[in-house]
Amino acid sequence: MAAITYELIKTCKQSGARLGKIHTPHGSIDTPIFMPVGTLATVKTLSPDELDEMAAQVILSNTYHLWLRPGEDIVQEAGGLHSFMNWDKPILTDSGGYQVFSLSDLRNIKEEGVHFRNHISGEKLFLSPEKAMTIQNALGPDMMMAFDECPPYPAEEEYMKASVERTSRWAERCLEAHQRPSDQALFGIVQGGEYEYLRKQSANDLISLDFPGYAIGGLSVGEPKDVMNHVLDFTTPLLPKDKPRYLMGVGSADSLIDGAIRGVDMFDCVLPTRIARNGACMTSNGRLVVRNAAYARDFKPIDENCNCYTCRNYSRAYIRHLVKSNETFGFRLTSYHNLYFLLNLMKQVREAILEDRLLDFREAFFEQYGFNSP
Ligand SMILES: C=CCOC(=O)Nc1nc2cc3[nH]c(NC)nc3cc2c(=O)[nH]1
Ligand SMILES: [Zn+2]
Repeated sequence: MAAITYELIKTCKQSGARLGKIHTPHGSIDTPIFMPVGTLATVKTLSPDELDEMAAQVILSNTYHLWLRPGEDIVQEAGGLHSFMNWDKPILTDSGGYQVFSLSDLRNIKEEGVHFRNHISGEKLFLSPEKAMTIQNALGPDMMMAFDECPPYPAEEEYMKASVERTSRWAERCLEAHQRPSDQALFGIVQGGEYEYLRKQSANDLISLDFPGYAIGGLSVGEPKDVMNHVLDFTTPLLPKDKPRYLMGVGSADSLIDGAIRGVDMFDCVLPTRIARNGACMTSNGRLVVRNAAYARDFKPIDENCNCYTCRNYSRAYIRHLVKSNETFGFRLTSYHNLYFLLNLMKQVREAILEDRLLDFREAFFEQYGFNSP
């Protein structure tokens, strides 16, 4: 019995978008979906009740970070991530180390795995496909990622070809080492950069291994948005229609809509909570940096079109005051609003797919938000 099943409900008549449900051991997920990131087993500053309240359906945690702190053994002894963090809905783990693996110059990639330095203590570390499986099997998420190389952008074609072939060999080793396939769905991660034949090769290698889900990696790593959209144009159609597709690390409003249009089902990004901690908010009229002096006497809500707890109860002036005073409550309010904004955006995307009007929705949203739609 597979750990997850994907139920295709409807494909949009205007685009490659699709409405679906992912059934997991911890409940179902409506797709396309945005997944809040909880790197260290918490979506920073927010409680599981608040995540429930804003209708978050699935959250992410990071393998690399939890391996270092507190250690996957402690999480396992707590009964796994769900009981450790008191979140009883679906959880997905990715490496979270992509910044460490692909950006740190202390990284040394070999066939057996990756040697690199602990970003906190500087001590030498080693991760392999087998080790990544052991850690994720101990953490106990419903969905977990194969150990891959996310090449830097841009990358030479020969480097990319060799990297894709190694990632495919690693994916096979992950399947071998995976101890809990019946309750933890292992996703293969498609690589290949912007080279269409390499994306085809990577997808075919992974599809032949028959994963229950497929992630699209190597994107949102500094490439222009039109390059990402172009890669998606020829990559998502390669993937099975009866399995979920997860675009890793993507989370700005325009990229979520453009990814959904190209058939992506799942997204994650630290953007909403990260910019919230800098006092920046996503609104239907564009980004609003509430810490700016302009809002000192502005008693309107962050976003007058938003129905979230923050926007129903507090003003820009009050939130600016809290953020300027470095009050934690201020960052809780901006984080709550930003996550609600993206979760609500995806709810509107799902409604637009149901009514075959996603391209119209894109045009209206881009116009109001101020994205220069091409
Ligand atoms: C246990 C091992 C699981 O491995 C992975 O999670 N691998 C992996 N993570 C990524 C994360 C990304 N974030 C962004 N932008 C913010 N782009 C990303 C791309 C990748 C990727 O290609 N691969
Ligand atoms: Zn709001």
